[in-house]
Amino acid sequence: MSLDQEQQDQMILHQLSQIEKFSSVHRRPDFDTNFAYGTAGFRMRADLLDSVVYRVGLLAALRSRKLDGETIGVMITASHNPPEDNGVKLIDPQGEMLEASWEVYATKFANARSDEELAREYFNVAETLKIRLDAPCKIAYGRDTRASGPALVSALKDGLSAAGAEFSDYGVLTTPQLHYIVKCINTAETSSPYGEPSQAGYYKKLAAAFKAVMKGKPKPGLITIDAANGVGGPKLAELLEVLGSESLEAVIVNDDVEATQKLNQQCGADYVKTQQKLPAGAEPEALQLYASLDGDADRIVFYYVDEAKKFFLLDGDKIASLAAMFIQELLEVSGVEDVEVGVVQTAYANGSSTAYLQDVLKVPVTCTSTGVKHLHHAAQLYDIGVYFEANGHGTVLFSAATIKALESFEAASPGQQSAVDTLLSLADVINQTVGDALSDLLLVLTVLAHKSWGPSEWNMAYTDLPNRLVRVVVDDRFAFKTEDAERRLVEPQGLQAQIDELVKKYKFGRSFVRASGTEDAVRVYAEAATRLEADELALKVSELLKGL
Ligand SMILES: CC(=O)N[C@H]1[C@@H](OP(=O)(O)O)O[C@H](CO)[C@@H](O)[C@@H]1O
Ligand SMILES: [Mg+2]
Repeated sequence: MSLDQEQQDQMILHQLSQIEKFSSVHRRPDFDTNFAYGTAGFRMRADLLDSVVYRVGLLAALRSRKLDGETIGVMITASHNPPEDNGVKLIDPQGEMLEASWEVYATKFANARSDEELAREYFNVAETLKIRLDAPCKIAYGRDTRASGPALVSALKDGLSAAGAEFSDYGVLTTPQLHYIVKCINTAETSSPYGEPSQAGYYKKLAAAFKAVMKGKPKPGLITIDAANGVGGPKLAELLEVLGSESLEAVIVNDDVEATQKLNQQCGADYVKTQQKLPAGAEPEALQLYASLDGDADRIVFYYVDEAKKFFLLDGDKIASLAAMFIQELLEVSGVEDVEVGVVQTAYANGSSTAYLQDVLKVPVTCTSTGVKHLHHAAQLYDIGVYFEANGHGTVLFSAATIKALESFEAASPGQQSAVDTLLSLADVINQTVGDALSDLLLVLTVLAHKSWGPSEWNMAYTDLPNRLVRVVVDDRFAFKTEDAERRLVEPQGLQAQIDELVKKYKFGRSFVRASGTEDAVRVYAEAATRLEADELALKVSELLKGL
């Protein structure tokens, strides 16, 4: 055996023994919980997460080693979940969600039953994927404002140290900020660096792009933003500071991050979307624009009240439609040809939005499974892919070839040039890595300013079909298996046929059932021609689940 080989073996043995040693301080709390890397990583009550986060640190190190030392992100957040929950998810080098094939390793690590089993799994994954355990690896991590965050960060650091990783702590930030930073780090040495890998760099990039795209347009009217008492509040305040009051003025409500038990309570994007009403703390002024962020500021929904104080929600479907319409118009004016704009939605998209996109805007629409990772990948197949979940999580992806085509386009008139410039600035306003509430806020304000629209004009594109989303607790949510982008159940057997029978009775009726990936429950969605019918259909489908 060569000396090098011997040293390498020693180092690997040391690493494995460190992993076992630290694992004994971060033991799995109980064996009843079956951990699963779901729609948005691991997410559950924070007191169950210590061992999971430690183990995610190990996996992050392997992932970075597998990708030649590119930086991997780890975000500690539970987004819209209640204050006592927390979660953890991995970010791939280009700021994307963790590659799906690695989720099984995350799940395996989390469920290892002993320190030895964990070290063995770690070694096995390295062997299977031909990962050199002495190769360098780099991790960037951050957390939201939850009280449980700092303790989980320590567990993560132990995991990273045990695996011999180099790591940087980015402190408290929004999920999209960390996605942005990860992409910036990994593109720093390339011909197209994404930006400065810091929060300051993030604000600078967004602010400069917003100012460019708004040039010559009137400053947006006052907007009130509910920050869910989460990390989005202070971060939005920082962004506003960089933008300056001459560019944008906003009132932030529900921005008390010190009172951590107030997070997402009676406020935030999820509350407004599911309850279809104003959050606490928002004083409704007729026809003014309001918005709500979620707990980690990767989602946003808008809303307003009319003169009669009636509430109107402008959700992810409305944002996608607004963005697709604007981009299509700009492309048409610019004269740039052969750029395909497509929209990606999930089964939760309102049927009216899909009809508007396909029949009025005539853009292709793809339907994918729930979870941004699915939408993101489908959107990458278009030249400009607009993707939004109905709950307000989404973004717009411009392919590299499209950006190149726009940059090199020779405009025949100032009008054409202006449309091209607007499209290019828009691509910078929009966070290209992941759905981002702050960046989406600027996107919406841009379109409204260019169209001289208020919220009610925006809302006129189409009328939502009344809909209802119900959460049903069942004995075993894993018994619910779906096909056709989650729109149909395969198991439990016979259930889909019963749903179909019910749906047939309702005008514009549509309903589907799927297991949640973030909560221990199944979700029932129903829409129909009237509010009463949508509620009734949701109730009847929910009743089918009783006794299962
Ligand atoms: C109906 C719904 O809103 N589902 C949400 C929710 O997923 P579930 O798998 O439905 O629990 O949380 C996800 C992560 O935030 C989000 O991507 C998704 O849209
Ligand atoms: Mg979120």
